[in-house]
Amino acid sequence: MVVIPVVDLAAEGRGQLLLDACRQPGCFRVVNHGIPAALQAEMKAAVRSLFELPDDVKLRNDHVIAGSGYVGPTIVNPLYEAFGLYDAASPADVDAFCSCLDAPPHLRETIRLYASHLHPLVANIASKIAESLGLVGCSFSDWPCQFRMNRYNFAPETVGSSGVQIHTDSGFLTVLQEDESVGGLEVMDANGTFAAVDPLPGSLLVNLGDVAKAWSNGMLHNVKHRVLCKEAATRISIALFLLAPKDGKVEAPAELVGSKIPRLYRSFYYEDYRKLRFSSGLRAGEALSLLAA
Ligand SMILES: O=C(O)CCC(=O)C(=O)O
Ligand SMILES: [Fe+2]
Repeated sequence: MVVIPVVDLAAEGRGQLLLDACRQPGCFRVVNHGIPAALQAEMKAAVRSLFELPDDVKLRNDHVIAGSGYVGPTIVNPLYEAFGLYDAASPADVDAFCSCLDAPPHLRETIRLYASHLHPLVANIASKIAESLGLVGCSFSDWPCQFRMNRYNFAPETVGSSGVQIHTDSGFLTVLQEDESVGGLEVMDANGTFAAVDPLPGSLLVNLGDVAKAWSNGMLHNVKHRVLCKEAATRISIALFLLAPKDGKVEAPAELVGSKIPRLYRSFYYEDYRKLRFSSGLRAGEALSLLAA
């Protein structure tokens, strides 16, 4: 069984708890995160209504970087579809996303407000992680972010089948607003066993991704996860991915590299890594080994 640690963002001195969680299982919950429950509910309703749009409109949500736009059901993930917004840290990009879908003003305002709350939160969590590694003064606020709004079209005949394939997230970290009533997310523990992650009201789930592993020189764990169809109900989740440095390469800071822990990975541009994951089909962190130093 995986115990998902809970980190209180309003409490001081949680560095060790945070670091332990980032090492294993590579995910944790945050409470006192400052995102109003009402805004989360409004955002969920907004996402639900975007998914009611006709397919030709959904497809206007184009890819800015590989796979960052609308993804419809595929052979591998037939029950899954997602909107994507790159870069969620840019108000102009948030507006462009809303405009391409002709989102009415109230939806536009909700998405804007949600992005403006979530972006500082992901950057703040990343800074706390850096501090827990002994790095002071790291700022993540100019790192690009991607929204992904997921809908799982679960039906009675799909119970027991896959909602989304086993994967790691490719970026540094992900803050996930789970569906508060429809479960299905599972994370892999240190023994390679999947365990169900049930939503905890008032909390958000944070997953570490491949960039966190590379950037920390292997100290942080990129958690493998998947979604299963557990019940015949539409499931909505909203992820905000903090990806990687804006212009520079992903590279472990000198403080995390030493004679005892040699550099594990060559430095790389995140977008190249993202393309490598797509072209190799290695979606569960294995593509990092192609960048071994
Ligand atoms: O829907 C979920 O609970 C997980 C979504 C996810 O893993 C993702 O968007 O990368
Ligand atoms: Fe994921």
